Amino acid sequence: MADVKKIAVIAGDGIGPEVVAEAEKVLKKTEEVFGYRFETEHGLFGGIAIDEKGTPLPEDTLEMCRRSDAVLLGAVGGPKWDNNPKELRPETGLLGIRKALGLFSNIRPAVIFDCLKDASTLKPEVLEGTDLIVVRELTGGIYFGEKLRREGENGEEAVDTCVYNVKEVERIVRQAFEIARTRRKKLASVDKANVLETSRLWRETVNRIAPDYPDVELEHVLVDNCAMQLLRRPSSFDVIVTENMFGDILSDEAAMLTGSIGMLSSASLGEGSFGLYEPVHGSAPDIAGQGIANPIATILSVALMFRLTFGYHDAAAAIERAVKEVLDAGHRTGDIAVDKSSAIGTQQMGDLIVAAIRQ
Ligand SMILES: NC(=O)C1=CN([C@@H]2O[C@H](COP(=O)(O)OP(=O)(O)OC[C@H]3O[C@@H](n4cnc5c(N)ncnc54)[C@H](O)[C@@H]3O)[C@@H](O)[C@H]2O)C=CC1
Ligand SMILES: CC(C)CC(=O)C(=O)O
Ligand SMILES: [Mg+2]
Repeated sequence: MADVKKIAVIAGDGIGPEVVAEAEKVLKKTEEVFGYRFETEHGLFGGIAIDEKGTPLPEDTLEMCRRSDAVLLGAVGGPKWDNNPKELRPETGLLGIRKALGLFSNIRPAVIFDCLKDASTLKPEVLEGTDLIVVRELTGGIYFGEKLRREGENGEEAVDTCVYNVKEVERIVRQAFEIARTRRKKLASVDKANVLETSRLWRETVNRIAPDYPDVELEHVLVDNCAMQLLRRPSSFDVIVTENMFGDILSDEAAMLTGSIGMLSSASLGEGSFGLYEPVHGSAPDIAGQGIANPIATILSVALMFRLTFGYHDAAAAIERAVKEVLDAGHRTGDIAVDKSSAIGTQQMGDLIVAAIRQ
């Protein structure tokens, strides 16, 4: 009998609980089909935790994550908390959990399902063959540097500080080289070395490490050019490695290559096998509560969990195959439907995928 794997579930706000509910159905189905065993525990996180416990990341939620093998996260945030002070913002909880669990590496694959080429705003011939991974540094940079407000010569000023040390750059870049080695052996390191000192340190570090990976073809791309090349020649990218904020922005852009941000899964990893798995999208307050969000990003995040944390490659492949089968059969949520009148809801999409999971 398989070990029981502990999964901490923190659904969060907005569409978070809606898409996580579908991912939990997928967990249950893979238990039935493959005999794997999961024990899930639920915790408050984000805006809902602020409302109920006065903090976005309650200590018991963090403890629950620490005693688990993996975390499944929905999304946090919403207009209700947008004007709160920093400590009482859902997003502060998100940054906090990543830091507290040492999850420095965020892996965001953007793979195009052939049948969804019409759903993208780009021409199908531009998208042909696109299969890339954004490897985003997740616990450093400007999101974590010192922030302050002060009185300047011209009135109130705000300061955000971007700091990276060599160790932080080295560990993420090595991981990206290793990932590239298992794929098409191409790595694009994205920075703004023509302007930023942190980017110059980033580039020097990449160049120092590169000789250890002679089999991987390395290119340095400035972030503004990368944003443009992602739309011009997306299929030429294999692995993109970049710092926290650039990775946040470029991965939302990469999402649109796949048709919708509702399709993009992610894994946040540290040194060991423990990982936090979440869709790339946010809490989508504009569609929350309507039952129309696309659950595929969260469901594909479960497949990533199976592959990267548990080594359940058979179940991961079964989930990915089920998603493809359902899409190939023409089922679409509103975000990926060309004909919006035929769109199905979150639960219907989840049920179809669950029904298609088999050995
Ligand atoms: N990891 C997280 O928890 C993240 C949280 N956020 C937070 O989420 C809130 C909303 O942020 P936005 O900038 O609007 O980004 P968002 O990703 O929530 O939404 C952007 C657009 O994409 C659509 N969308 C997102 N996910 C979808 C899905 N699964 N199916 C169909 N459509 C989907 C939304 O309806 C919206 O029009 C903010 O409070 C933000 O701070 C944003 C990004 C990540
Ligand atoms: C909400 C932010 C803190 C993070 C974000 O946008 C992301 O991780 O994609
Ligand atoms: Mg983002």
